[in-house]
Amino acid sequence: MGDITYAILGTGALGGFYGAKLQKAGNEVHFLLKSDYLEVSQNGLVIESKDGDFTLPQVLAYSDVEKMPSCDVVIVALKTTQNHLLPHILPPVIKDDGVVLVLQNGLGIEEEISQIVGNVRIIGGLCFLCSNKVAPGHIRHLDYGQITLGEYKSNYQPTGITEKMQQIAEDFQNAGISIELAEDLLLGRWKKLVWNIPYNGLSVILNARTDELMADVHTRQLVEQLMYEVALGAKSTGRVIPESFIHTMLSYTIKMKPYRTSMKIDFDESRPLEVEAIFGNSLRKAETAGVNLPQIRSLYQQLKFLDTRIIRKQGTGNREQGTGNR
Ligand SMILES: NC(=O)C1=CN([C@@H]2O[C@H](COP(=O)(O)OP(=O)(O)OC[C@H]3O[C@@H](n4cnc5c(N)ncnc54)[C@H](OP(=O)(O)O)[C@@H]3O)[C@@H](O)[C@H]2O)C=CC1
Ligand SMILES: CC(C)(CO)C(=O)C(=O)O
Repeated sequence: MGDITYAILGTGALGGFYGAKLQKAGNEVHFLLKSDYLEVSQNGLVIESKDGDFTLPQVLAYSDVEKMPSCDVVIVALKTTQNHLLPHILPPVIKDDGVVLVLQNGLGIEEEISQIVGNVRIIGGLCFLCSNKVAPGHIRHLDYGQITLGEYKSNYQPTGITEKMQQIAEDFQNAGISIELAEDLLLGRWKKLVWNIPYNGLSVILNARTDELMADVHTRQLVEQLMYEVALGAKSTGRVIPESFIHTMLSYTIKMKPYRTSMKIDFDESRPLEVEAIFGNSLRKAETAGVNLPQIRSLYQQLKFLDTRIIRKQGTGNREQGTGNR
């Protein structure tokens, strides 16, 4: 059994998948759940994966962080729309010398987390994963799975490859999860947004899968324009995304199985959208540097309209951070 203990905050499509792989490889993993708590505490987790199905009949399941032990690595795998819960649920589960590993999509989340637990190390992970939760405690892993890890330092100064990143990478690799180490977390986050901003946004607004967006000449052009605008955003924070990376993302998506993005799945299920973490924070970072990103802003405005409608229907609040009135 590995020496590092893990807590998973949010045992859904992503947290359930990676957490189960870590446990299967012999690591001690503690899973925080909400609506699936009873099912998972009684019957464990079922993972259907293109790399091989498996079940974990018994897992350490919790519905309350106060009952969890403090762990060496706390994996944040909630939707960012739930991040307002972090000041309450993060401090009880993290050891003083622990690491918070943020596996969510978006920008600036590590900065927000450093305001909550400023004394511990924070590592960000960019997950190239296609996974869905299909029933309580039942995860379907469709494709990919690689994580790019980068450590956070205040103002996103590059940290290089740290020993902590290497230790965590070793556990993940032993669990069959492919890991890449990044010297500069902020660059890694912008690169992930090159994909998420066009595809997540347009899939919702145009009601389309990735293959449909790539098959039409007009939307393909729009995707590409948005990718270049993300690169402008990155440049405004001193990070250079080479043109070749944009071409790689375009051809990667053409080869990808027809895919409904995670934001489209949330929209179809009438769940709040991760608009602020992905779009709002990117706009704000660029704006702080005096750079306007008009096409991304237009997506943001349309998504806010749709998100507000969902929230009104549900009568719940999307408490994602951000001013919400860009
Ligand atoms: N799925 C994927 O393939 C990928 C996801 N990501 C990112 O990963 C993050 C997580 O996404 P994903 O796993 O898909 O989302 P899911 O909705 O599948 O998982 C989030 C989980 O958090 C749980 N949760 C919510 N509130 C609480 C709470 N108060 N206490 C305990 N658990 C709670 C939810 O439980 P309940 O269902 O009961 O509300 C849910 O199971 C997002 O930022 C997403 O963008 C990034 C790349 C790929
Ligand atoms: C890039 C992709 C498809 C998988 O990592 C994703 O992040 C998403 O659907 O939100």
